[in-house]
Amino acid sequence: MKTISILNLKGGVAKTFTAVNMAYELYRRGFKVLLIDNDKQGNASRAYGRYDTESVAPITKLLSGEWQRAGEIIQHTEYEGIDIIAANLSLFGAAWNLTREENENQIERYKRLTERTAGVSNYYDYCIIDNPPDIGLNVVNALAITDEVIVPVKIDEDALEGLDIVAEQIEDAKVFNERLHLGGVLVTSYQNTDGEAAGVEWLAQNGKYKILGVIRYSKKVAESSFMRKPIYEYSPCCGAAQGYKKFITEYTGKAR
Ligand SMILES: Nc1ncnc2c1ncn2[C@@H]1O[C@H](COP(=O)(O)OP(=O)(O)OP(=O)(O)O)[C@@H](O)[C@H]1O
Repeated sequence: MKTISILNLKGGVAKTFTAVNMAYELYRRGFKVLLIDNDKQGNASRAYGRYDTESVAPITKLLSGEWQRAGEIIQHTEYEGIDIIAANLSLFGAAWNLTREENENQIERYKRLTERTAGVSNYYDYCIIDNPPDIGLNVVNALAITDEVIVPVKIDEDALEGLDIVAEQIEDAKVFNERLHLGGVLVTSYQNTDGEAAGVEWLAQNGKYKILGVIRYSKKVAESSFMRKPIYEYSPCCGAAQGYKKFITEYTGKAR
């Protein structure tokens, strides 16, 4: 199983939309995918119909120690091949409690997900983790099980500075996970303005960050989110759907 964290400390750059649609594009190619919603907003859980306001969310139970094994709280979705560990606002409390725990072994607090997801790797080809726009202990836990980080980037004046910050966080997190590395950036909501074109050109010339793909802005995205459908299922011909299709074809080497 390859574990990919979708991460950017900036909000609203399409982290969740990328996690949701990467999972779907991988599924379309026949891969088995585990989606971990690590964001208390729970939007990835909503997208796959597994958002529950009534009870403590599965990701919260794993991080708090209420549940010891991920295998028992993974939920199927309507797509046979996409399973999910769902989130909701209860994750806020779990992340906060982790910071306050008195624990002689500090590293243990970073490794909760490592221990509790260890048994599931044989069942999936990919694990995609949707992260919030901050580095709390729940994100540190996610980085501890991540092989590769993909950074969605909306090109604007401070996007590139934000990228350097993510790269630094990844370097720091390597202390407890030496497999962890930055896979590259995915340009999102691209409208081909002069500013955006210059930003992409700069990124390409600079060479520090690999550009994994460019996803076009599409009006269909808001509709697909409202309808709780992956973009390719809702509007396969729109620019955003075609963008994720091309990105995953190139990423996996498997066309569909
Ligand atoms: N290609 C696109 N075209 C048009 N709108 C898009 C596209 N990608 C994402 N969006 C929209 O941008 C907004 C932000 O997307 P999303 O919620 O995925 O970002 P995020 O980085 O996960 O946000 P947060 O930091 O709050 O978790 C959403 O309204 C989403 O529908």
